[in-house]
Amino acid sequence: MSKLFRAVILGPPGSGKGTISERVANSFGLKHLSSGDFLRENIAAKTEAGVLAKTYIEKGALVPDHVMTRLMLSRLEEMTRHSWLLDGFPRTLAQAKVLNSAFELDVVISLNIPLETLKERLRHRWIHPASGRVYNMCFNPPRVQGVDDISGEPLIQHEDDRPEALVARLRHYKDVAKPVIDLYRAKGILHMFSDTETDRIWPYISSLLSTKIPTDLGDAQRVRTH
Ligand SMILES: Nc1ncnc2c1ncn2[C@@H]1O[C@H](COP(=O)(O)OP(=O)(O)OP(=O)(O)O)[C@@H](O)[C@H]1O
Ligand SMILES: Nc1nc2c(ncn2[C@@H]2O[C@H](COP(=O)(O)OP(=O)(O)O)[C@@H](O)[C@H]2O)c(=O)[nH]1
Repeated sequence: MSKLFRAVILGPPGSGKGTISERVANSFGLKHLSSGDFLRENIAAKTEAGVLAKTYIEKGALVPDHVMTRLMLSRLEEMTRHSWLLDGFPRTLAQAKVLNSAFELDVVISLNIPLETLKERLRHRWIHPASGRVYNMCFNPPRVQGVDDISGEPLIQHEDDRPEALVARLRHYKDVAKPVIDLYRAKGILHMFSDTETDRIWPYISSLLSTKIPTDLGDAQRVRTH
């Protein structure tokens, strides 16, 4: 069977993980698994993990590591025949250690975006909860304000995307993410990207992945759209 490709994208809230993950999925045919979207699916489906996770998310807390790792690894076990990009997981060192014991990662992308840029982006972020599709009134606005382009359903804003909520989230993110970033740097698979614009970062990520993703990924998986 052709070699599969496993990657993770790390970054603080608003750094562009979802935006870049969608471009990676479209350009390279990797499956994009977002922990936030997967949690929302489980919450909507009222699964046991979803019901439990909801109680933490509503308090603005992280979902406990053992719940998160069990949920994500069982989903990854269903994807063993696919190359994938994880977004939002692992978020803690404990999660990273469990993931590393189950899968060998090829690339970890870490986005390093200035605080003021994050604040500005999140102020204008609108989301279609059911699909996780992300919009921005300045960067990629929906065709009709407040309405998802595909479903026509209403868009929402995350309560904790407000600037005053963001500083605390960012401080917590930095504390929790640092050991994860250090771990993957020590493994020699970390690639850091810093800029204020996704469109300036994207060419570098795209060329990095072009060199790393096996050419025999298989036509079905490797759909080059540009
Ligand atoms: N890997 C994880 N470990 C623990 N909790 C998680 C994890 N991923 C998501 N969550 C929980 O789900 C919530 C929603 O996740 P999601 O990724 O959509 O948004 P976020 O992390 O708050 O911000 P952003 O998407 O802007 O980075 C998080 O705030 C957190 O409570
Ligand atoms: N102005 C601007 N907004 C961006 C850029 N990249 C992403 N965004 C928007 O910023 C917000 C955060 O991006 P998102 O991909 O959700 O980041 P995540 O929280 O790391 O997943 C969303 O509204 C995006 O549409 C950019 O380069 N410039």
